[in-house]
Amino acid sequence: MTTYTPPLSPTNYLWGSRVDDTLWKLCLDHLEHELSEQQLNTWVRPLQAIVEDGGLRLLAPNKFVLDQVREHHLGVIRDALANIYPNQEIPVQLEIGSSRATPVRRAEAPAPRRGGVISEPVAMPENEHFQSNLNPDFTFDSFVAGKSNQLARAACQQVAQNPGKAYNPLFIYGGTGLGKTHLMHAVGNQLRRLKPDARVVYLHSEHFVADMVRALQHDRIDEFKRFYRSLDALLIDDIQFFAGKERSQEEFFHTFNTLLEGNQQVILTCDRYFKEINGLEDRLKSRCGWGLTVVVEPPELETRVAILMSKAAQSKVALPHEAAFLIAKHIRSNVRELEGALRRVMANAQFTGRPVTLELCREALHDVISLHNKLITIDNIQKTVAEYYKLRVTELVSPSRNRSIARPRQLAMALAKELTNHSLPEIGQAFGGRDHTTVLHAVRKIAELREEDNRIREDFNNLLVTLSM
Ligand SMILES: Nc1ncnc2c1ncn2[C@@H]1O[C@H](COP(=O)(O)OP(=O)(O)OP(=O)(O)O)[C@@H](O)[C@H]1O
Repeated sequence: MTTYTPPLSPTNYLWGSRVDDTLWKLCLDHLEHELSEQQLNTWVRPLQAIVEDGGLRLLAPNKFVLDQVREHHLGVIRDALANIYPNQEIPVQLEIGSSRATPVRRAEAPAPRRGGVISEPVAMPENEHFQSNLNPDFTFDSFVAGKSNQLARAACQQVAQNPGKAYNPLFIYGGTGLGKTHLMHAVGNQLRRLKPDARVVYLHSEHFVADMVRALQHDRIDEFKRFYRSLDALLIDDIQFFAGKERSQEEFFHTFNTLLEGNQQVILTCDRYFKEINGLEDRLKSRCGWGLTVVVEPPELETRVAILMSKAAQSKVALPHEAAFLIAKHIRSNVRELEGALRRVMANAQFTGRPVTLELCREALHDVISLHNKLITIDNIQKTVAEYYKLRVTELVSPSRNRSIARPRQLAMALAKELTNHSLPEIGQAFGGRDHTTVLHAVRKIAELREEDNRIREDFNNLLVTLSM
């Protein structure tokens, strides 16, 4: 563990009652080595620190954050402090609150809601043709939960139940194609389900900018402002596009403030943590930090499989589990690509009139899979098969004719034929100097057994998928 030397003597600033974040910054530096970036950004960085009476008061913006920190991170924070100040015990207190002088929300009424709707469409059509731009397919029901998205999903569900109150703004960040937009729409759809006349608008940040520019050109910026400020919830996607656009940021900032002050919900997404967006105004960043920030991470294998099964079911296509597994093993980067791969498989099945099977998936995704297969070696196959059957590689290549060794050996030889470009004699050679006819026999035997023996078929498929990773 790294030890940090504080730049000032702790007693210099452990007295008095004032906001002093030097101690907290040291603590955060330390925690960077102890917690994941996600944990830090989501739970620890939103805390405000006050050094008071020789102790540290940590203010959580809401109960959700408070509970998470208390349960999972308080111990690490205390350890970090003990590390920074080994000779001094620093009491830590955790509570809900904010040290900011300006109240988060003002009590006065927000901008006019109904009456102030723009008379002609600038961003949105008139009230009676009000459009939310929400995709009805992006709901909580169609969103597959997993470890990688559970916090973001939970936060979104809370916001949908308690708009303007639970977490405002809600900031969702994460890589491309990981479900941020889907979650945002899910909140919007849920809000409209619970309250059909709720004025919810989803917009990509570029559209917001384009609307604003148009309004400026037509001298209708006041209508533009009134429209946006009349909403119950504003969902803005990909706010990284605001970077460097000063005028738009300015306008957005005012809209954003008015909405927050009127307890109207704002949800923002971004491809990175807001503090990392270059060209985004500090005051906008600081405002983002007043709510809750959650990350969506790339889904792990199980979630990828579940997403594929769910998407296939939505399309009423029977997708065998092992086929979903094969696709999920190969497409790891994001859900959009996963969907693309599934679409290719389904199209292939439709054109050829065949059901979706493991073989069909391998054919349809041949290019993606062969990229991986180039890396498959006989060595690799031997190790994987030996591990699968709990054998040693030396046993696999030994002369033993014992069935518990000979069958896995045949499987390994068949896999080597299937997955590598080695010739039969080369494979024989690698398996203890066997003759090529032995390899041929193994390949034929395994092909036969895959037809009639469920156990062998399953083993072969499992190994195939593991090796194709
Ligand atoms: N957990 C999930 N369950 C079901 N579908 C998902 C899930 N995550 C993502 N998707 C699907 O993946 C596709 C891409 O998701 P989405 O558009 O929400 O990504 P994004 O994070 O907003 O990406 P970008 O930053 O590129 O806008 C959508 O079709 C969405 O329905």
